[in-house]
Amino acid sequence: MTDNAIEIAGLKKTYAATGKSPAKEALKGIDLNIPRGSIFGLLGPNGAGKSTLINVLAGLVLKSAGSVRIWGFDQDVNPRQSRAAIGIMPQEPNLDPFFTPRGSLDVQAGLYGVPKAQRRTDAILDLIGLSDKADAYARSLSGGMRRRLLLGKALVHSPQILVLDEPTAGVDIELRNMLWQNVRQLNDDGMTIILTTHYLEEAEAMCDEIAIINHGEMIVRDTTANLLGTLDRKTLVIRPDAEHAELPPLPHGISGQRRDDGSFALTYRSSEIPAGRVIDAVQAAGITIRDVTSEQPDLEEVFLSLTSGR
Ligand SMILES: Nc1ncnc2c1ncn2[C@@H]1O[C@H](COP(=O)(O)OP(=O)(O)OP(=O)(O)O)[C@@H](O)[C@H]1O
Repeated sequence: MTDNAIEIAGLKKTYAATGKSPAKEALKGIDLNIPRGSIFGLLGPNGAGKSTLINVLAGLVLKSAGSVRIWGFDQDVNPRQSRAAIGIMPQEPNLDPFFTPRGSLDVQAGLYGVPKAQRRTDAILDLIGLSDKADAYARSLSGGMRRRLLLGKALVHSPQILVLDEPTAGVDIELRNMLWQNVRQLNDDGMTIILTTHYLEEAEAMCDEIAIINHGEMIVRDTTANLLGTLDRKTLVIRPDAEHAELPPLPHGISGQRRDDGSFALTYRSSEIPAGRVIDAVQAAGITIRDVTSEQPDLEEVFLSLTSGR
């Protein structure tokens, strides 16, 4: 018995050429094991291949090469068992407007062959906070409620693995917090969670381990703690009181740039230099500080730092 929820080896996907668009190699040989019980983040920019990978796991896209085992079941040998082990919350709310949340969950449970006596419809409605909307038409649900219903649909067959594809893209803070609460609770109850996101902050807060893919290749896979350790470059943006103040001399380890708006962007490694020393360096030059903001490295910078020097 393996300790991995997912085992992917040599996975390739090439979309066939159509009309004017040439063939597209979306996955170029991915090897990836995802441990059972983890919250695993799959990161990458638009077009990196994340959705393709998830759709292969879901059995919605046919792989071109490689092998995929889900909860120990080879997708090609035991397609039914491997499909039953995974639930997917897709990016887009593709809900039938004439179904109620209860109806949608029932239809989905039927599709997965869950016997009526084993259905957990009320518990799921409760988890996703839609008990009071159980019998309202989907078209009358808010965007946030539809997203929650998608999560509920992914859970009807009690999968061991839950995949969330960009669950918080474009959602408000309240819904995001609720989704994260749900995810943590499911994980505490033993479910393996895989999520894709553009947001490094989100991955940092939620995930035990992270894989970053770009152009169909895996650039890095590590624990979140290790990965962030390599990304400790921070920038403080300091606005001096005097409009035309010049950038002061800076101690070793802090590099600075005067921006067009007169502010100083000061970059340093936060593991080596405390923010206070950066501020002190400016004040020591006799400059009065009006305002300070900090900028975290974004995913693009993460890619740059990971790919340069490789
Ligand atoms: N059905 C398809 N036919 C042809 N090419 C496709 C198809 N689906 C995706 N692609 C291409 O494959 C590449 C990977 O796309 P994919 O949707 O997997 O990326 P992604 O990382 O999920 O991006 P996003 O975050 O925008 O969803 C892209 O270049 C995309 O244009």
